[in-house]
This record gives sequence, structure tokens and C-alpha cells, in this order.
Amino acid sequence: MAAAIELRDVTCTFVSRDAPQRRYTAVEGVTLTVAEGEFVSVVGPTGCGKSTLLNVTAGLLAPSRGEVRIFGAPLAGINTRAGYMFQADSLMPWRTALGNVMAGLEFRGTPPAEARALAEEWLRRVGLGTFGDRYPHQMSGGMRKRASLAQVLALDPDIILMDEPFSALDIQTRQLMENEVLALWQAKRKAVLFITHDLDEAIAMSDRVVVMSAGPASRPIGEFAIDIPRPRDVAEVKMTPRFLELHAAIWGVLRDEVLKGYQQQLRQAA
Ligand SMILES: Nc1ncnc2c1ncn2[C@@H]1O[C@H](COP(=O)(O)OP(=O)(O)OP(=O)(O)O)[C@@H](O)[C@H]1O
Repeated sequence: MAAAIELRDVTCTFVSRDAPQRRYTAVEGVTLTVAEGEFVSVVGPTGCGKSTLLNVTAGLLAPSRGEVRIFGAPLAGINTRAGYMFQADSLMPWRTALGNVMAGLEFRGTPPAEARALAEEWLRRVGLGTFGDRYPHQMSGGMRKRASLAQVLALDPDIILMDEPFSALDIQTRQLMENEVLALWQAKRKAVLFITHDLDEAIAMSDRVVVMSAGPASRPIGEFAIDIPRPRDVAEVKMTPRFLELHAAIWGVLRDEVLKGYQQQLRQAA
């Protein structure tokens, strides 16, 4: 069976707009797969190209070299089988929660009555059943994240791409959301590519954690299967001996890269 996502030897080089002779290779020779139904997290130091890999998978950015295959077919243009949840809110401020969830469905041509019923159903599933008429500015950060999640899941994508979706939330709301995402994922088993700075979050959520090296020319330098049984409670698994073992092993690979990434940022800022 073809992988849901397959990046083959992907390199992304950016050309500076101000000085076209200046180039920056963000990621180089990245090979990465996510199987159907698998939850894979990518961790790495700041600026190592995690978002770049997600943008390549979403079809928002064409790699300078290499290939992206989605369920075995080469990706050309936008990845229509993927839903994308960003770090920033993706809600339209002039639409209610219900209107926001309906928007993607309507855009895809779902008849209005069906779009409304589906949007209401998804708002219920993410715990916003009675908040459909709220505008984004009338919702808390956690509620906005829930609405964004409903927006993505209502489209029933085969692949879910998440770029630090919960980093702006307080720790309790974050744990609630992580558990909810796991429960929803467990029911539907989509392929998930999850980007995070937070190693605890990556281990608690994933089937596999991929560690990227510091940039430039970042690439995966470690891959760890997370053999902690499911269903998991993200707060509880963090106290298990296996979690601590995995954390120590992955941190052993990640630590030096985080230090290198930090030094590089200091050099760039100087
Ligand atoms: N469009 C672009 N033009 C030029 N450089 C870019 C562009 N997009 C990203 N970069 C550079 O590529 C590198 C990787 O960026 P990216 O956002 O993918 O990293 P990241 O690992 O997601 O970072 P963070 O963890 O801080 O969110 C960075 O050095 C960034 O400045």
C-alpha cells in the first residue's frame, strides 16, 4: 500500500528577494513517509525547516529538488487530500463559528443545507455545539482552536497537517485539546503530520517522532517509534517509565541540534 505522504529526497532552497545571488537551503535531501492512519511528529530546533516541509506537503511550496507523493501519486499543485491547521487562527473574523466551519464546505460545492448540518455536527463534536453563533472575537483561544479543528475535520481530509496548532494555548487547555485531537484521530485514523517544538507533546501524541537537524540544509537525523499503548491521556502518559525512556533517548539526539540552532540565531541577530 502506498504511503499517505512520501517526501523523496526533498530540498528547498530560498532565494533572497533583495539579493537574488544569496540563497538559503532550508532543508536538503529529506526523505520522510507517513503511512495511512499514522500519526507522525517532526521536532527540531527553531528555523530548521519544519514549516517548510509542511508547506511542501500541502502543495503550497514546490521543492527545489525531489518529489512529493500523496497516496502514491506525484503531487502537482495544492494537495486536495490534505487539511491544514496553522499556528495562527484561520477563522474569518466576519463569520460566526458556524459560518466559518461552513465556509470550506460551501467552497467545495456542498449544498448549503448539507453544509450547515455537517458544520453543526462538527461543532458539537469539538464541544462548541451551543456556540455556533459566536464570532471569533467572542471566543477564547481554546474555543477558536476548536472551531479551526472543526473547520479542518468537517472537510474529511485523508491527511491532516498541523503546524504547532496548540502552541498559543495555556497548558491545561492545550492538554484538553491534545486529548480531543487524539480521540477524534483514533476514531477516524487519518494520516497526520504534526509539527511541534514540544518534545513532550510529540511523544504523547505520535506513533513516530522524527528529529530534524539544525539548519541550514536540515534533514532528519533520528526516528523513534513511540510504542506507548493507546488510547492515551497526554497528561498521564508523561508519567510512565516508557515515556521517560523515550524522552531521554530523543532528547539525546535533539539537544545538540537545539544548541546549534540557538547559536545560529544569535549569529544571525549579531
Ligand atoms: N519564503 C522564504 N524565503 C526565504 N527564506 C525562507 C522562506 N521560508 C522559510 N525561510 C527560511 O527557511 C528556514 C526554515 O524556515 P521554517 O519556517 O520552515 O522553519 P521552522 O523549523 O518551521 O521554524 P520555527 O520552528 O521557528 O517555526 C528559516 O531559516 C527561514 O528563515
